[in-house]
Amino acid sequence: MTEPQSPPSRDAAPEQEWALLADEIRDHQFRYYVKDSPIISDAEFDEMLRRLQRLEDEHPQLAVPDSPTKLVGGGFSTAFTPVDHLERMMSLDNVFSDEEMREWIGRVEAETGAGTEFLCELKIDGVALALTYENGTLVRGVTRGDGRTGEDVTLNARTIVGIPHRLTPSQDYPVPELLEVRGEVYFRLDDFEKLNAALVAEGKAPFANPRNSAAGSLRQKNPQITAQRSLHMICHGVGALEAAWRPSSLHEIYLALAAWGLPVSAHTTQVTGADAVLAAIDHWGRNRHSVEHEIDGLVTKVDQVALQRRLGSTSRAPRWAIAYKYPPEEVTTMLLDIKVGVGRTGRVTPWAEMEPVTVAGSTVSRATLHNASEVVRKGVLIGDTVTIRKAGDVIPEVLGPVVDLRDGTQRAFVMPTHCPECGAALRPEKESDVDIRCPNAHHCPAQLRERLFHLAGRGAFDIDALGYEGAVALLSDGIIADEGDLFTLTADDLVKTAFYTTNKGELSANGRKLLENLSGAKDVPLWRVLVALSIRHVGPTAARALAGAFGSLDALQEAGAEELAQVDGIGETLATSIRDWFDVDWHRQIIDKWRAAGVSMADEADESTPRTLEGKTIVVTGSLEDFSRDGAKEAILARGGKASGSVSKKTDYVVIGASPGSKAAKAEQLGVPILDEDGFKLLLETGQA
Ligand SMILES: NC(=O)c1ccc[n+]([C@@H]2O[C@H](COP(=O)([O-])OP(=O)(O)OC[C@H]3O[C@@H](n4cnc5c(N)ncnc54)[C@H](O)[C@@H]3O)[C@@H](O)[C@H]2O)c1
Ligand SMILES: [Zn+2]
Repeated sequence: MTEPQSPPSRDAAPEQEWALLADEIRDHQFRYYVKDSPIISDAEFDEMLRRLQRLEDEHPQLAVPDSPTKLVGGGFSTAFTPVDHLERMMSLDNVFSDEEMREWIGRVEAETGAGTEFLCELKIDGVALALTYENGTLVRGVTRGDGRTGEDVTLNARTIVGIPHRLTPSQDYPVPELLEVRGEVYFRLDDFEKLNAALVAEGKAPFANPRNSAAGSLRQKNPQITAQRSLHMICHGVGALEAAWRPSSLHEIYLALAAWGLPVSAHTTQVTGADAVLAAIDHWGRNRHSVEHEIDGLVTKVDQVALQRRLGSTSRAPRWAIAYKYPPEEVTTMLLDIKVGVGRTGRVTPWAEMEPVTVAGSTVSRATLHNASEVVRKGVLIGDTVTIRKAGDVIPEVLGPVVDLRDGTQRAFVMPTHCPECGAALRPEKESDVDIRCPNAHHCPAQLRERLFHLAGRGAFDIDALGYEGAVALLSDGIIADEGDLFTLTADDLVKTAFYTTNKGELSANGRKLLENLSGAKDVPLWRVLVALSIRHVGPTAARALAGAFGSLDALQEAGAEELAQVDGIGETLATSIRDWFDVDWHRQIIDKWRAAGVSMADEADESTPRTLEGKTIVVTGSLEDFSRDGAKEAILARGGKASGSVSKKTDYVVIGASPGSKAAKAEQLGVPILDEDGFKLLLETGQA
């Protein structure tokens, strides 16, 4: 985050407040549009612009023609050759709430009548570009600039993936003599990450976010460099057009563009009425991440060209289109420090400690940086302002540094050589590993704590009364030496730690609950015991496969690496990891102790369940009434079927419950049979839909 500018005092003349704010905005526009390296987030910028707009609404004399609220792209001219657009390139007006959206539709329909057709389009978070085709040949690529004049980036535009140098002739739509087509150039998120890593490796400044990297690459002086960067483009409008054919609607224009071989969005829909528009806004708000580019909103446009003409435009934006902006997923904040944590398998992971910042509805102050080389790849320094991204429920991620805000006090992260918790010398397990580990697996306090916390989790023993603090207390008060001692814990043991004790020194309610939880956990199915053991790479899916194939821990322990690798979904890496695990003495002692304490180490073979689903792959999405998520999975596995998390051509059935995600759409697209809950029950019973 930048130094907050002190707000002008309340009684400052509005003129003065306006002038200060306008200057500040122009400075940010210059950094953003000309240097491709903003120092604040788009959300912060938008807020400033709205503040300026409010001032102008309250004091109309301030709304001068060259106000930043009235210009497109800040109105800068730059280093590339200036070229006039054949027709002006506009920006878009914004709304930020359903209410504002309804108001806008109300205003439009007052002019155009109820039942007006709208196109709902994804707002691609990229950079605008105009391409000119003369008699079907690409002759020019020009940035938006101030809307009248842009920069000639023709050589770079030619390198955009999927942009035809010649238009494909079409029977329905004769290739026009002149076509000026507009679209958005963008970078895919993973391409962005690769690009930043390459820039850092060359000693160059990385970009703060994907959008800036697209703008920076499009405005590269050397087109050979642009060509290496896999820029993509999606067309979303037409400017000048000289053709035998006159389109009457925007959707017809898109059909023509597609016929000529230009990339258009596959996600545009035609709707009428505010409810349908808001439904599209809601849908894409929830499915923002099922598209390959970043989306910062949904654009609603009047479809009929005649109605567009009737509505006209302001100095900066058409009146027939509006952008509904989604809450930002990218913000900037200060990277205070990079610390390292030790995981349950000893892996040492650097993580970012940041000034707390709100993004996507939650406060973020930490993000994993995965490993030391990832820190280098991202090019972030301790003390940097960084862009962070939090996509919905996904864990937050550091994108890159805001290099222009460096003041020389930033320093590079140095990976520690010794475990911060037990002091053991860190090393990679194998020479080729990127990860380094603490080798003190049995006794390292961090690893013990993490393993205990993990085995208490839902997918393992599900011990509610054993949380993080409980794990710390049991270990640091010496109640248990390792997880092997867990199931023989008694009330007498627990009163020795304050955590499970009342003020009077008696066993607390939480302590009683722990004992109950432990005795209940002795009967969990085998796969959950396997998850609880913290064998590297053995998560719930692998554990289920192993339990299904071997049925008991003894049988599993006896199996050779080859036999293990043959189990569906296991493979060599896992097989080796499992064998290595059993070779360690203290690992086997944990099993012995648990077994002696009465933990079940085998699944009862249930002959009563017919194997109706042998060889069938089933995906369950959304919530079912009579099955929990795990319950549905278990029902499938028990009948010999495969429960998968993603829909593909190999999926036999997709079961859809309440509020399903994008998997339902995917199933429809691929033509995979779709079942409701009743259909699912029938399938379980009979193996038939
Ligand atoms: N962080 C900063 O310092 C800073 C400074 C200046 C501007 N900005 C950001 O730049 C943006 C403002 O730029 P803007 O004028 O391009 O406005 P905008 O982002 O509000 O949207 C207008 C643009 O959206 C693009 N677009 C994407 N998908 C589209 C579609 N389907 N149909 C039509 N157009 C589509 C077009 O290129 C159009 O020009 C804002 O997001 C603002 O936050 C940030
Ligand atoms: Zn350690």
